[in-house]
Amino acid sequence: MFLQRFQPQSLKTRVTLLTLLIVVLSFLSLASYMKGLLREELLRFTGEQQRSALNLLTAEVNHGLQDRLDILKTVASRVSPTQVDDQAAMNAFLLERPFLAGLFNSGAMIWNRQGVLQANMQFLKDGLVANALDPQELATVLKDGEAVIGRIHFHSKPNAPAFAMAVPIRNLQGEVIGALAGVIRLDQANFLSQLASHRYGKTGNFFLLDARQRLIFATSDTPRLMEVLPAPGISPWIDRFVQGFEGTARVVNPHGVEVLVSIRQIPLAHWYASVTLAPEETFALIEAIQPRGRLAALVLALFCLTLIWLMLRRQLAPMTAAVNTLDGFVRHNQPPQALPVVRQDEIGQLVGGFNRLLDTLAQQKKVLQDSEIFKQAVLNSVTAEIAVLNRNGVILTVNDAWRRCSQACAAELGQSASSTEVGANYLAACQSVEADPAASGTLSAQDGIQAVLDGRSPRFYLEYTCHSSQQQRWFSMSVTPLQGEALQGAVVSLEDISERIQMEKQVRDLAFYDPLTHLPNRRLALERLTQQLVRARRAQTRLALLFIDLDKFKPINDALGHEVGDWVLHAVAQRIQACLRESDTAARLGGDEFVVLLPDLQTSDAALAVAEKIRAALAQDFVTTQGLVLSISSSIGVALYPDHGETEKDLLRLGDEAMYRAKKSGCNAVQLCVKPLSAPAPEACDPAPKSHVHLRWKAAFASGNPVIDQEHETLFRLANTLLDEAALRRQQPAAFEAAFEALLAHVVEHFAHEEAILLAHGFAGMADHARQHQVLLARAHALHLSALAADAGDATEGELVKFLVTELVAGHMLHTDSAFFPLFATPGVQTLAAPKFSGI
Ligand SMILES: Nc1nc2c(ncn2[C@@H]2O[C@H](COP(=O)(O)OP(=O)(O)OP(=O)(O)O)[C@@H](O)[C@H]2O)c(=O)[nH]1
Repeated sequence: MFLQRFQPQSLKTRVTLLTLLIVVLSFLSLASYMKGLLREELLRFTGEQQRSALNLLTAEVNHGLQDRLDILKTVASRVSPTQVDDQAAMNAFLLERPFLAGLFNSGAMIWNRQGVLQANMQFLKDGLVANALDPQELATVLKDGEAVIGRIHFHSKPNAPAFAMAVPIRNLQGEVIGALAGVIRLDQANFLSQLASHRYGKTGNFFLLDARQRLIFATSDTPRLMEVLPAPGISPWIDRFVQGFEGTARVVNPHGVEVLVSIRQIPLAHWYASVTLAPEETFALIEAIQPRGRLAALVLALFCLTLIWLMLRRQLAPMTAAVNTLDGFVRHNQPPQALPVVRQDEIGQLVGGFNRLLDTLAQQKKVLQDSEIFKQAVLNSVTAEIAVLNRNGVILTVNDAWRRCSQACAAELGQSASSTEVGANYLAACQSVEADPAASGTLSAQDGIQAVLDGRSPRFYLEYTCHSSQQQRWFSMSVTPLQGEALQGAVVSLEDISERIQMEKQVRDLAFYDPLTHLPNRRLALERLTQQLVRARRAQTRLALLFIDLDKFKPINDALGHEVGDWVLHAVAQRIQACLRESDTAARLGGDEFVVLLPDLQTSDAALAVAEKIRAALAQDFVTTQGLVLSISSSIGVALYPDHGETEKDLLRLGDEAMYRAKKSGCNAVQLCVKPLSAPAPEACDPAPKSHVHLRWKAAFASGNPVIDQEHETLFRLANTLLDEAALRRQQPAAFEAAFEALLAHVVEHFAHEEAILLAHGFAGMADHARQHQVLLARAHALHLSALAADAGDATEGELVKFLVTELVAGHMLHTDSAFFPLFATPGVQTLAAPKFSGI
């Protein structure tokens, strides 16, 4: 249970263990310090005890020696000076004093003044007494009159140590006349035996040593009796003892055992006494209390541990409660609330700080929610459908327009809306997006979005179709990068541009198609003629122009009304188209005039065959729904490039002439152009341009928008026509006026188209651009009015032409218009950076 609740990372556990460690370390340090202190004190105390015991010992030995010397002196004073040389008297003298045997266990002796032994009383009968005193020691007694305690002798017979004590015998004048000595055998009971029979403590011993011989002659450590200590110079401390040191020291004895030794000198006999004790015995007290001390420390540590644990648990209880409360919020998915502050301590401050943090977070969340509401309101306020993608293309958020549109589109196409909902990957959904064929060359939706997400493209724009069985729809897709710190991705904006596309289509139809027959009108016919001529020149192929005029159409109109006339014109157009290939062009020039262009022809006969086919088709009766049978026919003139003419104008003129001849021949006929035998008249056949200044179109002038570029090319062509007509304006003022009108009309129309396209693409400089259009047009009108004035001369007309060609067309188109070229630039295709008007 405890182990289960034991958490090593818990603050309580760590503080408890740390405190326990500190306590244990403190105990160990204190124990170590106290142990050292105790050891020192015990050594000092034991030393003092040793010295006290030693004092008693030395006092006792001294007393024993002094007593014996005093008794010897008393006995010596009783010796009659006259009898010293009398051996019998001296032996009797000693026999009369048996008490000496109690003091000197071996025997007693008397020498005369000459050192001759006079009496020798042996108490042990061992024959040792006579040799107990050295001659030098005897001489010292006899010559110096001093009492002597002799050296310890180790006798071989008997095998026993012994020493003698001698005092001088004096006469009445105080002169030394002999010596009296007593001998003590140490192996027999004597006054020192008592000493050797006692030990000091359990391991301690008493020692008596002869300093002169370094000999232990009495000790309780029996094995060391008669041991000779090492010679001088081997053991410094023994040398110090021998030299008279008194006190206590901790030393290692000659047997390598550490002992605590106390020394005291016995000067009377050149002896010293010592008491030794093993330090272990001194420290036995410490060793004895150590286990109990350890146990007490352990109990104390456990007690501390428990107390600290309980104290921490109590102190940290508010924090644990706060953590559990927070945990509860998380587990039950509740918003965190302010926690109660129980105490004003550090934990209270921590909880207070946390509560303040919660307040700040709540405020930030509110701001974030407001910001989210604001963002969503902004997103929902726009009509475009907007989605925000993350860097993987997953939809993060969408506006209402997106939601509505994706549901409507899905319902219309019978698909699931989930592929464009939040959480879906939009890149996958884009697989089915079909780019508008008119915008060929752009990236696919998937690749374009991926390029923006990868940072390879700063923007992506695409127009695509979303046609269903009910309706045809076009959308624009604009993708811009989103480069926030936390969020990286892209914003996709979809717009329904069906209205614009259809309007553009209508404008294009109105500009280029005949509303009655739905055939290309004169303008488009002339453009196609120009294009096909260019192609025919490049490919060196033939191009045929069929100029068709209906015969006897006016009477139908007059008799049956314009409605029937219109129906006939429409039916004629269908019959002409039915006779043509897909690559051929049929156009209505106006009224009952049609033109057909037949490219890639091998021979003129092929053109005549098609013309004949058309003629035959139109010669068939037309039956209206009311049952009226209408009979018309057609006159067809055929002109060929390069056989008959090389320019549009020549071919049209020659076709018209051939058609005229067909009419002249009786109508319902086909006439091939007849090439004049003589050199052609300059106005009819000269293909060379009338002006020496012309504009030349280059591919690099293209903006990338097909409508704008097509209209720009037309502007170039019309400007060239104006230049040609300007050169002949004196001879043909009406033609010049027509060329001016045609150019200005196209400019007005083109400006309107261009502005509509730029507006749809969100061109930033739109307002300025439109203003420049207005300024140019106003200037053109002003110059034209000046040129029309009766007194205006060539100079004004020249200025008008120059303005129209160089400023209105070339200048504006190649310089001002280049500002919007990047809008239509496709990746990999370089836009016109600095167009050069090199063609003029
Ligand atoms: N219904 C109708 N009539 C038109 C239209 N445009 C021109 N017309 C008429 O077409 C007729 C063309 O005149 P013409 O070319 O002289 O008629 P035509 O009878 O065919 O004479 P030829 O060409 O000499 O045979 C005129 O009466 C115009 O009013 C149109 O859009 N609808």
